[in-house]
Amino acid sequence: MKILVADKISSIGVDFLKQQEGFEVVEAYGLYKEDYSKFLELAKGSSAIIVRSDSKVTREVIETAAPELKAIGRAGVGVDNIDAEAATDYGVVVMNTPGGNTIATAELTFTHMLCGARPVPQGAQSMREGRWDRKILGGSELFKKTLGVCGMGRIGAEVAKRAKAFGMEILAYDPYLSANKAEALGVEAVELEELFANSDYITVHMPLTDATRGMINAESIATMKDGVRLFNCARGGIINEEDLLAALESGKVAAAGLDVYASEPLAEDHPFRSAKNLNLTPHLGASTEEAQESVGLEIAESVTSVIRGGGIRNAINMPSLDEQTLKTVGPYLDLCSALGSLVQQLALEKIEKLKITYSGKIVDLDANSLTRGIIKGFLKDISSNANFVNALVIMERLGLNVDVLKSSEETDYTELIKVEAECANGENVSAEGTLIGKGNSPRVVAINGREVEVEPHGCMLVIANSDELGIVGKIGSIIGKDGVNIAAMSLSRNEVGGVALNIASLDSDLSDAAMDEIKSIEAIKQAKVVHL
Ligand SMILES: NC(=O)C1=CN([C@@H]2O[C@H](COP(=O)(O)OP(=O)(O)OC[C@H]3O[C@@H](n4cnc5c(N)ncnc54)[C@H](O)[C@@H]3O)[C@@H](O)[C@H]2O)C=CC1
Ligand SMILES: O=C(O)C(=O)COP(=O)(O)O
Repeated sequence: MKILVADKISSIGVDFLKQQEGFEVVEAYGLYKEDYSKFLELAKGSSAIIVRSDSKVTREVIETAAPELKAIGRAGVGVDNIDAEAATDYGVVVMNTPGGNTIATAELTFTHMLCGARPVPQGAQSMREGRWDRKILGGSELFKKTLGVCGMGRIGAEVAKRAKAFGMEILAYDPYLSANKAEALGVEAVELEELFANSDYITVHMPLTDATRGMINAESIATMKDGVRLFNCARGGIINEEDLLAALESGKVAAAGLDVYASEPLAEDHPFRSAKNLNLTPHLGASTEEAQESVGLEIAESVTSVIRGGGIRNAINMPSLDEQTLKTVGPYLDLCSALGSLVQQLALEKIEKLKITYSGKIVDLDANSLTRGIIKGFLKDISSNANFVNALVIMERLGLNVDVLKSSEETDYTELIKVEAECANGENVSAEGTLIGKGNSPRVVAINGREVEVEPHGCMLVIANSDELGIVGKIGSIIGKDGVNIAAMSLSRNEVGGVALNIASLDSDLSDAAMDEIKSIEAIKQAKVVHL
């Protein structure tokens, strides 16, 4: 299996990959930018692609690597260089390593803040140039100043902690910041306008989204204090670059520090390079030994696990199935897939909607993973590449709604999953299942509301017939004549002489002739072989 490492990650991560049996590790640092067609050639047939922020994993790259591509690993946080939508379409898991570079980036942000307060880079430069500029290189203190933090996530919180130690007051703007977390961090949660109006220093720690792009621009800068200092170690584009240049020029912004840019690498002749009171670093936030070792090894482990069919950590396009979740949810996944497939195969009419009901102790589990398992089974015979990652997207594309319900109603089982398909003709098809015994063995316990007990695997003949004498015998002899062994049979009926449901688990498939013969029996209302 080919693992394409497109950007330089720590050797610890690369060595981990190289030690894996069956892995062919291809290191192609810088190739994306240097020779794109050669990069595409290498991407072909890769099981995984690992990047930092330099290479882009576009739809074209994903299409080229598909169908072998299983995972895209980002050794870092920001995934804006990865087309996650395309990855989802192709059923490819996208994972990152949140946390591993938090401290490194918080420390770099703080370095920028300190350099925005005291002109250390300018002092160092003047010393190199043989000058002694102590009269023109004065600064100010962080102590007792107000710091506005936009985006109080991992990095924002670490910056805030450090700022408190420097005696700063902290205002935080983050629509997802809970009052509890704000209190625990000792910060005051405010609206953006308030943060802009009252901060001496403003630092941004958010992803670049439609909401954050250009959040700091000429208009918002005008509402800030004169002499405000601005910092961006998150993503280029959150601060409008032209507007920042103008505000530095006018002195409205006293100093600024940037690690990231709207377009990277920053053009050689970019006006930022000669702007006054502006400190620039070339996207170094995560570039510490510690951070790189941490994210490099973590992504190598995560990618390996996905390729080997193990736990899925920090996936951004599906719920993560870490080892612990996999352990609890895992036993249900086969059952879920079987129930989904069963209703799809039993429905004679076009299905318009799926309704999934979880009852009993299963309601405490991660329903999203179970639902994906059901849909994956449902799509088995509809879409050849359906998997956990793209199951929901495919349903949406097919225009099929999925309703998920967690029910507190008591059932005969400690846990029960019911999958119901609503068909165009108004008829519903349903299958219910549970796990039984110490081995957590999956069982289908009802079909169309009729009690059965069937192990859901292999070939199953499902027959609905009017409850008459000798039908089972007739069916049995046709199956026997066809040379097929019946492994188990489950019989049920709603009332004597009513409608009976017979399910025969078969060791192999029935011939068309045998099926025709079974269907020709007068009492048979419906007969279908399903494959699970
Ligand atoms: N310069 C560098 O080398 C590095 C840059 N980064 C970047 O730093 C940023 C933050 O990273 P983390 O703290 O790890 O991420 P995080 O996900 O922990 O934090 C992001 C925070 O932004 C908040 N947020 C989202 N939309 C917002 C909006 N419209 N307004 C205000 N807040 C909003 C979220 O609620 C969240 O709390 C990311 O963009 C990441 O890519 C991360 C590591 C290294
Ligand atoms: O993790 C992030 O979001 C970063 O921006 C770090 O980027 P890098 O891995 O240093 O190219």
